[in-house]
Amino acid sequence: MTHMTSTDMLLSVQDLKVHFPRPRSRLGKPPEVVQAVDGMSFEIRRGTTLAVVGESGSGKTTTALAVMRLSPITAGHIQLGDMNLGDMRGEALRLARKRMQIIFQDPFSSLNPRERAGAAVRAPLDLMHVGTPDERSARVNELFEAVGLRPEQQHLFPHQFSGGQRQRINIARALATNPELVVCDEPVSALDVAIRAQILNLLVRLQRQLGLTYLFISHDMAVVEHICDDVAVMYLGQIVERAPRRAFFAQPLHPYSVALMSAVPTVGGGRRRAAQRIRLSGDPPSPINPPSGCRFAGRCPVTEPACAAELPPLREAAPGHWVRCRRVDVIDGLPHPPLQMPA
Ligand SMILES: Nc1ncnc2c1ncn2[C@@H]1O[C@H](COP(=O)(O)OP(=O)(O)OP(=O)(O)O)[C@@H](O)[C@H]1O
Repeated sequence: MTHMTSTDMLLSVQDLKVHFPRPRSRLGKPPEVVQAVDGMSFEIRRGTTLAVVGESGSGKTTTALAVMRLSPITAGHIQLGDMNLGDMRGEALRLARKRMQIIFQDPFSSLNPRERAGAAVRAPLDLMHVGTPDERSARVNELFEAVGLRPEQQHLFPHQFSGGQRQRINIARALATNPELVVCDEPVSALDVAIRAQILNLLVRLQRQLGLTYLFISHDMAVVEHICDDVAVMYLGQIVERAPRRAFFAQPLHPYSVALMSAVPTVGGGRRRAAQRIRLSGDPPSPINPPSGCRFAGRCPVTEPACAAELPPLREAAPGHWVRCRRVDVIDGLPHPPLQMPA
């Protein structure tokens, strides 16, 4: 979608589909398929963060798992640097996993309660046979310090840490094999609000120090604005808008993005960039055999009959700013959202 040289780009995902066939369909009905992800394409430059945002059920986690090759892929191409991840199997995939790691939302359930913190961080090093045993021990010490824990805390069990500290252990474990790509699936949503900023700042610092590339999954626009370079908004398995952070937050174009943004409160208690909150009617339609036209048409405040008839393509409304909405106009080279937002 954007013009990048091959050395700039670390991850390229093209037309990714993850469909889950339902075990049993009703007699005489066509087979039911959950189209969790349906034609996602995006790229992430080295050392940058792409945030994928959207409501619950839009397909964010399925995208993250597919990129990590932890979920089956129905179609599409996933390229990490020089490796075609989509085609990898067995030992090749195991080795490729050194280069990509995932941090999950829940720091409590992602650690084994009976495993000491140091052993949890060391596990990927043992699994990948990285260095000698002494080098692995030294690396664990280094990782504890890098995430703001004391090396002597490695002997403690998960229940002896706070939620924020447990997420630090998860981050240390994710970094153990020196990955290039870290997929962060809602890494702060389960934490107390007071702790969230600390963990986000840690992720930002580690990115700068280590040149990490993040695919950052979130439903929280305030978190996304803090952390990302680029934003992709998902709705029902598809990207409806993709833009550099500044362009997106200055002027979201898709009516769904505008509604998401209008729900973000400001410090003073008002709404972010809309005079009033735009409340969407109804729930997202089911990802089982979803509508063939624009998937947002049924809830869109500015829909017109043609929207439901045909799925609009993702088109570039301004340099690097892509939107899947036929109602967005481009006038004199400037994109105009169908919903006008006061500055
Ligand atoms: N293994 C599976 N089998 C069948 N359906 C699935 C499977 N995994 C996910 N889904 C469905 O795919 C859709 C997308 O789910 P996904 O978890 O990716 O969304 P999400 O945006 O990450 O939501 P949340 O923020 O709640 O985690 C949902 O309708 C979900 O029920």
